[in-house]
Amino acid sequence: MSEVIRLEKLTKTYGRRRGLAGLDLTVAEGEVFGYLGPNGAGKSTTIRLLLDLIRPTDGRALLFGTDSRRAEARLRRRIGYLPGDFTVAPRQRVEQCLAHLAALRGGVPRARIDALAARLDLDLGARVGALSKGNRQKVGLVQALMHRPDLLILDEPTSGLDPLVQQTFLDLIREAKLAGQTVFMSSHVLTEVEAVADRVGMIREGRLVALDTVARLRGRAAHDVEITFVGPADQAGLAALPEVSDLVVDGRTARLRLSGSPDTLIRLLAGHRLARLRVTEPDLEHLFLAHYRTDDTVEASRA
Ligand SMILES: Nc1ncnc2c1ncn2[C@@H]1O[C@H](COP(=O)(O)OP(=O)(O)OP(=O)(O)O)[C@@H](O)[C@H]1O
Repeated sequence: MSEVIRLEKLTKTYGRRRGLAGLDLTVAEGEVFGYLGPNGAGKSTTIRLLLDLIRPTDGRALLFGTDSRRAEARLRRRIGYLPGDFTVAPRQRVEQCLAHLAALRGGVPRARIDALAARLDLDLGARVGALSKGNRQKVGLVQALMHRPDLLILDEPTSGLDPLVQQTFLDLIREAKLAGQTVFMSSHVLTEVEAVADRVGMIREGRLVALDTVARLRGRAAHDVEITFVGPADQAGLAALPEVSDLVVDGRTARLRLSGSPDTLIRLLAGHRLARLRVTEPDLEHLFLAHYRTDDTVEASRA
């Protein structure tokens, strides 16, 4: 499988400030890559370097095997880009704005624009200036997706979208993947991208501190479980289960961490009457960092 994105020792300094420090990363064709990091980590800097909107201090970014600094219009048309701060002329109507952008991308069937707008519940007749932040973001998504680009580069695509529209967005990304498109999307939080991403990388202070497949991450996930028994808590039974750790019993309530299959726990609980059972989804973000935060990366990010 060929590489759609390749970053080699990509570095950007802003005066004395470090935006990105020697980043190496590749994204394969057809892959959905989630690019995570807190505010100011360097996500937008990476994306702007990729698109040649800014120039690297050192290293290089390759798109479809071509240095992004030498990418011509033909190659750029293969990309759909949603900037973090998507803005357009406020007086235009949404459909005029999209028609203009479609022409720049070599033409897009009107039916495609209508279909995307309908799915995202975007009013094509509205004036751009009168749109809420979430609706403006929808315009940004339509213009990034409409020409079915080989590569989608999306900077915080779900920002401002309500939960229902976020789900529609995730469906659109799944469809893009099925069609063989490659997706590079940034986010603050893992939970937003883990539903669709094949792989996730996390940057902090301009350095990659973690990188793995979502499947491996999920396999390592533990659940927090809280059980309230009707009778006395079965502390001994719970403590004997190999999947159970961090067991704390407080009266009739037991709190524990469950790793791997819930099977033996369920069998044990089937022999008791329960007042309440609560299972909390793992905090993948925490797990991700806990697993990867080696002394090396900590030292590196301090350097
Ligand atoms: N034009 C600029 N001039 C000076 N410093 C900049 C500039 N652009 C970015 N930086 C700095 O580079 C670092 C990385 O910023 P970047 O915008 O890439 O982060 P980000 O991960 O996209 O954050 P956010 O989630 O807040 O958008 C920050 O410390 C930021 O202040």
